[in-house]
Amino acid sequence: MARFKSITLEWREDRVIFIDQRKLPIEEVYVECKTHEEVYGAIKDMVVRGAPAIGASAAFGYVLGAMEFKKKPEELAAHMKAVKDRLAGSRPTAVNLFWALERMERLFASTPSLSHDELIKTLEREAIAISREDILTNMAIGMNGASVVRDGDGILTHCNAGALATVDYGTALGVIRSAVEMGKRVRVYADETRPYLQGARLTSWELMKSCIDVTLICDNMAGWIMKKGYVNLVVVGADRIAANGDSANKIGTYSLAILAQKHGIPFYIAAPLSTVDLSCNNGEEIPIEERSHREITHIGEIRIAPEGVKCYNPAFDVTPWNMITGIITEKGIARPPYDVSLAKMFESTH
Ligand SMILES: CSC[C@H]1O[C@H](OP(=O)(O)O)[C@H](O)[C@@H]1O
Repeated sequence: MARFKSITLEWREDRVIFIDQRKLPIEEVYVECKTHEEVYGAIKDMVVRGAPAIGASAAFGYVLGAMEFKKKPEELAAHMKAVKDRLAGSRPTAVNLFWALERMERLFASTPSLSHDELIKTLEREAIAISREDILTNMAIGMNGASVVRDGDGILTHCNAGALATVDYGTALGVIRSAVEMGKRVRVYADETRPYLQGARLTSWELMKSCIDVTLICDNMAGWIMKKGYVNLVVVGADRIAANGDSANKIGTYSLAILAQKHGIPFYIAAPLSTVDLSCNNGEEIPIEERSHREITHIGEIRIAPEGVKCYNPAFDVTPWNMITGIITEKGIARPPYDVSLAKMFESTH
């Protein structure tokens, strides 16, 4: 059986192993998943998170679902639909989850005559292909995005759109990595990104490991460092981009876009075309996940708010297309009007 390994996940014959992103940066520990149900839990509980990483993880979850099947062949199709539906129910916003599962399901549907062992090998190859393609896609995004980064730029980013949010290399952090690889000296400002702290815990960890200049700030400091002139551009990731360019990303991104517009600072989204959902006309149609109140009332095991306080915890917000300078993809940088430029990028992929 095949194997695959990256910073985010490892496929090892009959299991997928994730670095437990809930424990970073304090501990580097791993979670092993041997069933599709365990992969569902790893996505839902954010052991693994980030749109492309979620998609790749679900693809391996689909393979595990096929491996679990022990009933009569005529029951396989119903079993695989249940596997897909379960994995699709893990988180609602990142469209890469559904993109990856639909790709695996199309392959399954196109191979009715395979033996069970041959089917598993075929699905396994496809899941590994999704992972390998993601890394190459992120490097292309990085190369395309580096063209808007000047030597000496201060770059503000939000949440974690890095190697840990993808299979490797990252999208927004891929742009930063590529700029550095081209010899450009950049100063990165990482929003801590309340409440889940992906910026404090993951982005600063990733960039320090890559010896990239990173300064951690609280989310409420973004406006002030823009006013001080520290920021030359904002680059963030995305979880779902509508056909008109409205983009869902981690909560707090919309506020950054308003601040960037106020200060005349370019605001870029970096994302693969697998994050673009052309069936979504605009941002109003993007489902926004709401997560547990505990993410707000606690930091780790430490309570920071009164028991029983009312909370509202939307995990994402939507930045309108007209506040986005460009959408950096593996096919180039889309510019407004996005309904035209994004559609053209899809045409060039077929
Ligand atoms: C490269 S996609 C990264 C994207 O995913 C994050 O959300 P979460 O950590 O909840 O999965 C965030 O929106 C990032 O921008």
